Amino acid sequence: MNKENTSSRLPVMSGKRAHTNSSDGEQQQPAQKKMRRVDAEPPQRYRPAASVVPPRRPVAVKAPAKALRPTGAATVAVAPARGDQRKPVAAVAKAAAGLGVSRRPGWDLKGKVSDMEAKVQNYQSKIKSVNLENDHLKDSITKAQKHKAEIEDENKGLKKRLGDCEEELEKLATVKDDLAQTSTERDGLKKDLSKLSEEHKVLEGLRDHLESELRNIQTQLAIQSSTLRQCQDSLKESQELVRNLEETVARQREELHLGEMERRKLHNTIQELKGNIRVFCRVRPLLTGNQSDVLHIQLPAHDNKALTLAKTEESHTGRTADTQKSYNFSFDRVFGPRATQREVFEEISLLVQSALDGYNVCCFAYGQTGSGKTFTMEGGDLEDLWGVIPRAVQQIFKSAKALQEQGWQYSFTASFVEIYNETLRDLLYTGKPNKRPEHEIRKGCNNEITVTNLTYQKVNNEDEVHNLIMLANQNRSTARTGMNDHSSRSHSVFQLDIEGQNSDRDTKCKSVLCLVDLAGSERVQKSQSQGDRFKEMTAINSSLTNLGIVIAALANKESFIPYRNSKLTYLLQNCLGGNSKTLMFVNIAPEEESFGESLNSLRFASKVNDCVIGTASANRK
Ligand SMILES: Nc1ncnc2c1ncn2[C@@H]1O[C@H](COP(=O)(O)OP(=O)(O)OP(=O)(O)O)[C@@H](O)[C@H]1O
Repeated sequence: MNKENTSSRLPVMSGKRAHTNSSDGEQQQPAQKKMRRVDAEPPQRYRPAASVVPPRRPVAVKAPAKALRPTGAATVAVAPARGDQRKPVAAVAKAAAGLGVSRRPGWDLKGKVSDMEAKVQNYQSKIKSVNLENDHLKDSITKAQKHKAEIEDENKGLKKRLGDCEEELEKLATVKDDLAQTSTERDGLKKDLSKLSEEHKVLEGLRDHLESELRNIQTQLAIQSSTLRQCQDSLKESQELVRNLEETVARQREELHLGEMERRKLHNTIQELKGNIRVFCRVRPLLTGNQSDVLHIQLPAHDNKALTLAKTEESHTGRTADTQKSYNFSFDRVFGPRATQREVFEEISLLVQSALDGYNVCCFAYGQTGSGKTFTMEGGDLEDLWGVIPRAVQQIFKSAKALQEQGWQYSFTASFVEIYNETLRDLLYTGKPNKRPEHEIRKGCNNEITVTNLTYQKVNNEDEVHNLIMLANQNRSTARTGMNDHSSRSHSVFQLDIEGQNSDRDTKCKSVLCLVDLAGSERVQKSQSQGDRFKEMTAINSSLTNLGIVIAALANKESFIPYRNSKLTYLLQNCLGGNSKTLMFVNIAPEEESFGESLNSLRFASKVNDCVIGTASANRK
């Protein structure tokens, strides 16, 4: 280090050259003077020069390389690289420092001067070199300053650019945030997009499906439109057909109505021809024993209208043979013991039809106790065993329904009354037994017969009537236990008031169907009956006798008909006589001991059968 500091890179004057320059006398003097000072402090004089041109300074200015290369400093810096220029400077320095120069003895002034001159020359050379170097350095400084200015400019530019870049960077940072946000949004949107894509796919699938369905529907629509047109055409045809049919129906209705009226007329004519009062005889089967044991009642196989009662009378004296007595009877119809309820009803169903046609109809069963009156009129619980009343009710409601098609509307009112000892009892009564009201038969101004306080029950169907019949039977059985079974000794009268209206034709009809189970007709010897029994029998006989009288009076067309003689005839007033059709069942018990009663019943029935009552006319308005 010291070596470097002490050695100058400046070119050192060679001794030869010092000699050459020594010819310049003016320059040698100051050189000699200066030599002393050089001797005094030779290293200090070179140090500044070495510090002025630091060997590495130009190299330190590295950036920008482009700007450095052309400067003079580079040239100065390169100087050490030359090498050969350094050697003279070192030699001069050595010389100046007295190195390599042998110390001259005091007397060798010449030598000393020569050394001094060499030193001066060396210094001058150094000065030149320094000046040159200085110029170079100045030039380098200028260039460096210029370069610095350029760099500063450039730096400014760069700073400005840096600012711009920073600004841009800041902006970019915002943009980055935006970008991040955008990226997040994009991710979200991507997800949404993927979802939407899926949905889109689904929707597309749905659309395809719907389109396919639409095509199907359109096809169906086209087919249905075609069908509709066909239907419309056929509807028109049908409407035309319906109009024609309606006209036909109206015409046929008219014809039907006329036919119905004609039928009623003819039906009535037939009934009249058959007789407005008819008598059917019915023989009850034996309840015990063999039917073939019944010998006294003969029913001819070929004639269902005849009956013979036969009896062998023993000779009182025993001298004459027993006499055979026969009693022949003829009625509208005779039913043997094997006749079913259905067969019996078939014969009277035409009469029941007359009731719907507006004719009063009365059907009663006459006969001794136990001869089968109640069985004939009411029958048993099973449908096969149904008697006249339930079958008549069934037929009435069935026919009424059928007649609805011809515009007929019917209403029905039922009542059920019992006559015991000339006292009326309401069999449809549902109040307290001790509060039973009294009843009176009244005749209204329109000749209608009504019973006061009697239950007149509107009925709409068969079942309702059956319920009423059951109620009546209950009432009768209650009376039976309380009053020593008077049912056989009382008349029961079931009455169905029928009102029909054909609003299309403004036609109305009104009639009464009376179905009567009479009290037992057996005659009891006056001597054998006493008290209440005698009173009962008197009442029964009286009413039955009056019934016969009334029928006979009607047959004889008498001016006065004694209806009021008994409650029974008074109640049945409208069902007997000119405006009605009457059917009487005479019931016969097959037991031989009943022969007498049977004979009496048949005689009574024969009298009735002989009657021809008026000409029935329908109650039409
Ligand atoms: N045609 C018949 N076939 C079968 N059984 C019958 C027939 N007629 C009546 N009977 C039976 O004979 C019995 C007496 O008949 P029913 O009660 O009808 O007589 P009735 O004349 O009404 O007697 P009453 O005057 O006492 O009321 C009953 O058990 C009944 O079931």
